[in-house]
Order: sequence, then structure tokens, then C-alpha cells
Amino acid sequence: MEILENVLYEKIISDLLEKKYSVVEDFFDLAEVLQLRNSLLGKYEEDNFKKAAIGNRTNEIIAKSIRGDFILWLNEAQAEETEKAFFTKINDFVDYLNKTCFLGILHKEFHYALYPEGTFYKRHLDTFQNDDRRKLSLVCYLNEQDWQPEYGGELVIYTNEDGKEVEKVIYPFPGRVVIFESQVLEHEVKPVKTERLSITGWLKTR
Ligand SMILES: O=C(O)CCC(=O)C(=O)O
Ligand SMILES: [Fe+2]
Repeated sequence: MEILENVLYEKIISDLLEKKYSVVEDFFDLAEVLQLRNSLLGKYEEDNFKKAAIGNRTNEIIAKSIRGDFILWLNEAQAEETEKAFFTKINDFVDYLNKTCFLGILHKEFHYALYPEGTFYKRHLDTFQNDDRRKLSLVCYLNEQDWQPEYGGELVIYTNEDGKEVEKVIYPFPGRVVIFESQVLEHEVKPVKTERLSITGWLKTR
């Protein structure tokens, strides 16, 4: 079967092979970001979000000292138009990965996240949720176009270069998507000075 080469996806794959993470600009265009942001805010105002917990469902401890965001899991089967469009794009990428990389992504899980002013997410590995099926983490930022570095909320990814730890600082600019190896790269979200919006998800095996 022939696979039409996708330049953007190929860049992500080569980044992942080379440094275990990739930062993509404009994965979502501004219209898509706006729709997703409005949908997130609507659901947040309807009080559908809950305080994010540490650990999986068998180990749910709310730990404000570790993370302060509020989340809402997305259900693809019951998604509305806006979220459907989101999943269409994600699924296209997953299909490409599975055809070209033999990663064997079978499942995925995504949630909206809202970090209120003053919150953060301390340094962690996404597999500490005792879920070793998580292969790739994806974070899609839904902030306003005029997001400023002074607002904080940077994602810091800790990488290793020649045996030395290096901090990669990534600002949550709208449309930007960060993809990284869930089991390898520790990261954190620095304290935010204003509300910070995103969709975070995992591509999983088995
Ligand atoms: O929002 C981000 O930049 C990262 C979020 C994160 O690390 C997580 O939800 O596990
Ligand atoms: Fe994380």
C-alpha cells in the first residue's frame, strides 16, 4: 500500500527519533483554536470540569501541591462538532504514525485542561499514573493569540544532552502542539499568572 508523504508528520517523526519531542506550530489554525477554546470555556462555565487528580482511577488523590489544573475528559463517541473535528485531525496523525512507524497505537485519551491563575504542574513523568501503555503525550494549546511570555505557564521539558540535563522552555502559544515520549521525558508546567487553556492527551498501545 502506498502512503502519501506528509511533510509535517515526517518532521514530527524525525524530531521524536532525534530528541524524543517535537514542537509544531499551527497544527490547529486560529479558527479551530477559537472553536475549541469557546467549547472548553462553555463546558467550564457549566461546571463540568473537575479538579485533576494524581494517579489513575484506583489511586485518586487530589494533590494541589503537585497540580492545580481542572480537567474534562473528552468522549470521542459522543463528541460534538468541534471536538469531532479535533479527533478527525488527531486520528489522521495516528493513522499515519501507525502506517509508517509501527508504533501500534490502539487507544487514545484526551482531556481539556484549564489552569487557573497561580496554578502549576510540578515536574513529573506522564507514566507515573501507573499506565505504561502511554507512548506519546500530546499537548494542544488553546490560549488567546496575544499570549505573552510574562503570563508564565511555560512547559519545561527536561532533556539530556551529552549527559547533562537541559531545560527546553515551551510557551503555550495558540495552535502550537507539543508531542513527546511519555515514558522518557520529565516535564512541568510553571505557575501561570492568567488562565491557561489546553487539550492534553496520550496515544497508547494495547
Ligand atoms: O499543559 C502542558 O503543557 C503539560 C500538561 C501535562 O504535563 C500533563 O497534563 O500531564
Ligand atoms: Fe505531563
